[in-house]
Amino acid sequence: MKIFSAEQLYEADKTTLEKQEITSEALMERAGTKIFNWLQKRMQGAPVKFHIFCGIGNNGGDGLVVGRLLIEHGYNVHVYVVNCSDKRSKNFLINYDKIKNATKKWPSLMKGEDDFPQINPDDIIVDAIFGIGLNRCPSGWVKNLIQYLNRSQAFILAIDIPSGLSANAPLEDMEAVIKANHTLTFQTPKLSFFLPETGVFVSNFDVLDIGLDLEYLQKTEPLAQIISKAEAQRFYRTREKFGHKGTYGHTLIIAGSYGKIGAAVLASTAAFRIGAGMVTAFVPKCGYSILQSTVPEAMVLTDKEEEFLSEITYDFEPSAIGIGMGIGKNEATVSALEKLFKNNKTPFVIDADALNIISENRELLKSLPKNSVLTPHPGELKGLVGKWKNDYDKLEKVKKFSKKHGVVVIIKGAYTITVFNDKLYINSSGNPGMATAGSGDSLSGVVAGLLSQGYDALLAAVFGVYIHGRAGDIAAELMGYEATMASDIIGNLSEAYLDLFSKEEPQSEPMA
Ligand SMILES: NC(=O)C1=CN([C@@H]2O[C@H](COP(=O)(O)OP(=O)(O)OC[C@H]3O[C@@H](n4cnc5c(N)ncnc54)[C@H](O)[C@@H]3O)[C@@H](O)[C@H]2O)[C@@H](O)CC1
Ligand SMILES: [K+]
Repeated sequence: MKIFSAEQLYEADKTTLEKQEITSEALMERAGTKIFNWLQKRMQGAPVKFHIFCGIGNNGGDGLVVGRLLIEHGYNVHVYVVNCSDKRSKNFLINYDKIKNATKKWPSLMKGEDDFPQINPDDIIVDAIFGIGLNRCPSGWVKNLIQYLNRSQAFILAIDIPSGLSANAPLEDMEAVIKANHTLTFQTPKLSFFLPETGVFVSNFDVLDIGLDLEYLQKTEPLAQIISKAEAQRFYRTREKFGHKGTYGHTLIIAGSYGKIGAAVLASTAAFRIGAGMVTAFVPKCGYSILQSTVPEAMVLTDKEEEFLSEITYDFEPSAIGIGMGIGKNEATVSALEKLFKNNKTPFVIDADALNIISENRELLKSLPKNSVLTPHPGELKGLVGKWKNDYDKLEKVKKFSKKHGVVVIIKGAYTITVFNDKLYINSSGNPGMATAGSGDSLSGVVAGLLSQGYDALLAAVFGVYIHGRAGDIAAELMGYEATMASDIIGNLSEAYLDLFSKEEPQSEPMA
C-alpha cells in the first residue's frame, strides 16, 4: 500500500471529482458514510453518548456528516462546532445546514473554555477538529480543548488524522495533539502514523477506501510504501525443484566475542531457517564448541584470538556475509574489519558493533562495500548519520547517507523503515514482544541468508524485515509479548513462510 502526502491527497481529491463527475459535497458524504458504517457495525444502536467536535474546514464537514447520520439512526449525539475562525469551508457550511434540518438539537458553537462540555469516561468522542489541512500548531483555547479531551478518559475516535498532527510534517507541540484511541483514515495512512515521535498519537487505525481515483493513486510516486503480506508474496522467490545446497548460497556469519557467542548462534540459525544452503560461522576461539554443539548444521572457523576477532580469513567464496553481531570494538577487530571491507565484492549485512566501529572510524565508510545492508537501531544510526531534529530530518539524513554510500539502511523500530536512495519502505509486521535481546542478531541472519539465496540487497532487506516481523507476530500469538525471545522468532520463521501463502486474503488495498 502506498502512503501519499497531504498535497498528493488533495490532488487525488481534485482528480476524482473531475473523473467521476461528482461534487466535493458528494465525496464528503461518501467519506462520512464510510465512518458511519464503521461505527454502526460496531455500535449496533447502543445508547452510548457521542460528542462530535467539528472544526470549520472539511474535516469538520466530515464530522457533521457523521453526526447527521448517527442522529438519523437514533443515536444519542451532541455536535459541537470548534469555532476557531470564521473562514468556514463550503462543504462545512453545506453540512451545517443539513444537520440543522435533521435535528432540533443544533450544534453548540464553542468559542472558549466556558463552552467545554462535561464528558463521561464511557462516552465516545469523535475528533473532527482538524484534518490534513492543519497549517499551524493549535493554540489558545483550542489547544486547551485538545488537552481537555485527552484527559476525559472517554474513547476518542479521530477522523482522518488526530487533530493537531500533520500528515507528513514535523510536530511542533506535543501538548497540542489529540491522543486518539482509534483513527479512521481516508484512502491511505499518513506518514506521521509510522514515525516514533508522531505515531504515539495513533495507537490503532483503519484505512477507509473512499474511492479516490485509482489511476492517480497507481501512477503517483508515493512518499513511502507499506510492506504487508501482499507485497511480501510478490517478493518471495520459489525454491527450485532441482536446486541443491549450492543453489541457495553459503552464508558467512562473522560474529561474537567472549560472553557474546550467542549472537553468532542466533544469526547462524536464522540464516539456515530463512533458507541459506550452507552457513559458516567465523568466531573467536572461545565460540568453537558452542557453535558446533548448538548449530550442528553450521561449519565453524575460528580466529587466532581466544576472545575477540583479530583477523578474518576464510578459504571459500561466501555468497553473503553477515558481520558485527556481538563482536565488540577491540582495536584488532577494527583493523580486521578494515581489511575485510577493502576490495570485497560479497554482499554484506552490517550490524551492531560493526556499525559502531564504522561510526568511530569514519574512513571505513569509504571502503564500505556498495549495496551493503546496514541494520542500525536508533543509537547506532545516530553514530552513522549524526543527530536529527525530528523524525523527518532523520529520514532525510538516512536517504542522503544511503545515496552517498550506495547502501540500504534498515532503521529498526516499532515500524521498521528500510531506506534505499530516496525510497522508503515501511514494514507492517512485528510487535513489542520483539524488543528483546538477540532480535537484531536474528534479523541480520535472516537478511544475510536471503542475500545468499540471490535476493538483491533491497529485496533481502524489505522481505527479510517483513518475514522476521511476521515470525515475531506468530511467536507472540503463541507466547505473549513478554515471554517472546529471539530464538522464538527464529523458531517461527518456518510458520512465517507458510503463512505467506495461507488462504487468508492479502491485507493490502488493490491500488497498492
Ligand atoms: N482530500 C480528500 O481526499 C478528502 C478530504 N476530506 C476531509 O477534508 C480534510 C481536509 O480538509 P481541509 O483542507 O478543509 O482542512 P481541515 O479540515 O484539516 O482544516 C483546515 C481549516 O482549519 C484551519 N486551521 C488549520 N490549522 C489550524 C490551527 N492550528 N488553528 C486554527 N485553525 C486552523 C485552516 O485555516 C482551515 O480553515 C481531510 O482531513 C478529510 O477529513 C474528506 O471530506 C473526503 C475527501
Ligand atoms: K481529526
